[in-house]
Amino acid sequence: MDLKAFVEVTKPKQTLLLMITCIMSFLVASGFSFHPVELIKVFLAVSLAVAGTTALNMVLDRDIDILMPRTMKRPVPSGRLPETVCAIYGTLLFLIGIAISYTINIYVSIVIFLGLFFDIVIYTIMLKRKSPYSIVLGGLAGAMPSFAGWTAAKGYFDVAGMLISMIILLWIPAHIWYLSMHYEEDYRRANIPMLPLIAGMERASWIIVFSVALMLFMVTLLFLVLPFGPAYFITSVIITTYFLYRAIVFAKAPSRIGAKSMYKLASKTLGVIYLAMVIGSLHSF
Ligand code: HEM
Ligand SMILES: CC(C)=CCC/C(C)=C/CC/C(C)=C/COP(=O)(O)OP(=O)(O)O
Repeated sequence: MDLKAFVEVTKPKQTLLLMITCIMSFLVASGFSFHPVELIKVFLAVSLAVAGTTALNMVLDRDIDILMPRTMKRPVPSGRLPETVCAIYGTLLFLIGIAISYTINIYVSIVIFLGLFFDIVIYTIMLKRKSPYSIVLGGLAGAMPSFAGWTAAKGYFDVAGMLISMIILLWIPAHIWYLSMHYEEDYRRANIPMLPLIAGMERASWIIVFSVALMLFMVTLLFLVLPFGPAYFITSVIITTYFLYRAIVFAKAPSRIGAKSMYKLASKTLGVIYLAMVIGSLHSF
């Protein structure tokens, strides 16, 4: 068993961007006045829970991951990490994360538990292998780290935190459906009915355009609802409008090759929006 496998099953790049949304939300919600220990507790609670959830997803998906060239070399399908070890590892990480969240406030624990529920029960077990719209509900899992960061700072649930997390929900169709266009053969071989495989690339691309247009609306609404400075508004509107423009150009002539760069652009777009939130909440901007 190589120790690298224990890192790989936590999908470091995905967990990193999820944690960027979490910490940025915490910073904005706290108005940058927080005790460093609080920030460390939020980071540990959410990152351990996300890593544990992802490891559990890897165990449950081992039978389909072994069928896809994109995922067959992963630790569990390739046998580098026994599934029981990965299951115990994932459960332990999640339980430590939840325990730490309990020292922050109960609302954070609820949000983290919802993350596990939407990822493992709703998405991985119930929908991923059956519904072309699996990521719409499953996407709620992806919005939970951001909502957890916000709730940790606020100490209660509020609409602003939900609006910020909504941006991620509207971003997920671009994140996954462009990827599934690029890896269409993989998903067909594993019999995973992602929307582009069922409705075709063109129709799925226009649905993504619609979700990115809603994202642009949400980014603007946040400017009206939250005390963000003009730096947030200008940066986030420019990057989201550019992404919308690229999504429209792609939808007019979708291609598997082009889908990969759209997938990569999606991650960059979300990262910049969250960065804009932090800059925009520094009162001097
Ligand atoms: C239902 C929700 C989600 C699903 C089904 C999903 C699925 C995926 C898949 C299939 C990959 C490719 C992994 C690989 O090929 O190894 C991926 C990578 C990634 N995901 Fe997600 N994801 C979801 C939510 C999110 C969210 C909410 C974020 C961040 C806020 C995120 C960030 C990333 C990043 C940064 C990568 C790596 C991108 C790269 O390789 O450049 N994902 N995700
Ligand atoms: C607070 C908390 C615990 C939140 C959970 C956040 C989280 C792990 C979100 C990711 C969502 C997800 C379903 C990814 C797996 O996709 P996939 O199985 O389709 O990806 P793959 O094909 O690459 O395995």
